[in-house]
Amino acid sequence: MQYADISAELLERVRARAPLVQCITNFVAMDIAANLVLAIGASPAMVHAKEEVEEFAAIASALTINIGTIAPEWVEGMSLAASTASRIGLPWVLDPVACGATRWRTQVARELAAKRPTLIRGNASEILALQADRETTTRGVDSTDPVERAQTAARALAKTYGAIVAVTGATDFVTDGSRELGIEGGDPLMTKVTALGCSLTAVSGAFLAVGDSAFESTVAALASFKIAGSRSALNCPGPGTLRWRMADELHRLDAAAMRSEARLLSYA
Ligand SMILES: Nc1ncnc2c1ncn2[C@@H]1O[C@H](COP(=O)(O)OP(=O)(O)O)[C@@H](O)[C@H]1O
Ligand SMILES: Cc1ncsc1CCOP(=O)(O)O
Ligand SMILES: [Mg+2]
Repeated sequence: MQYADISAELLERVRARAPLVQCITNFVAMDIAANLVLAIGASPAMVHAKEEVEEFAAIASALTINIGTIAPEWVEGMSLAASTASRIGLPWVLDPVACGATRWRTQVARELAAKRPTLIRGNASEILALQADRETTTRGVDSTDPVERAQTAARALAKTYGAIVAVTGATDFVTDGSRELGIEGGDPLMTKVTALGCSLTAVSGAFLAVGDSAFESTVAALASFKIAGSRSALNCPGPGTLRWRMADELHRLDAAAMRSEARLLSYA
């Protein structure tokens, strides 16, 4: 089966099963990420306290961890949740927001990556900084590098941590260290809406929950955002409208659109 067909089937599974996705995310992303997880057809729960993450992980179908607005107490919850997920075989995603901006943030991202996430999803600057220290570090949450520059780093991270690595941007790139694929689409206006990347991380949890292969689930999640982003940007007056159109378009997305509108690039 082609990846577009698999993506279509995975979307139908998300809709049929409405998997419970435990999201530990930042204050900026909480609202939109929860809404976009709902729009794709899954059930989000923003649960992060160290007192309950372990118990909650046991009932969740996937976990996503995003370090956007970390503080020490949050890191404790993230660390416990990540260890629990790896121990019980729950698929989980790491979003290393602004990795490279400060030493502490980079260290936290690397400690979480060492707990073996199923998927690491970030923009190019974050993936570069997670893989190796650089002279020019990322300025913050927005990427200052093109996706192509982070491909080698993504392959290396995939091998080091045994994870799928997705680098998002103008053309997304996904690798498991040997297989790789590009996903085209979306629109530059997406960079003017904060927390879309964080929301994609949360939505990836929904696809991981229902998939047989983490690589295939990642492709499906990335494709869903590219299609919804392209559709949302049509005659769009600006970022405010795009933000909520993303919810409408993810909700409207169906298997037929996944099959016909996913623009997948094979590099092999
Ligand atoms: N220049 C662009 N053109 C088209 N789509 C984009 C562009 N930049 C980002 N996207 C899309 O926006 C979404 C969020 O990705 P990105 O902006 O890389 O994440 P982050 O918000 O974490 O930096 C992804 O679906 C990505 O494909
Ligand atoms: C602005 C901001 N500051 C800390 S987290 C955050 C949101 C980042 O969202 P994204 O990584 O999806 O752009
Ligand atoms: Mg981000």
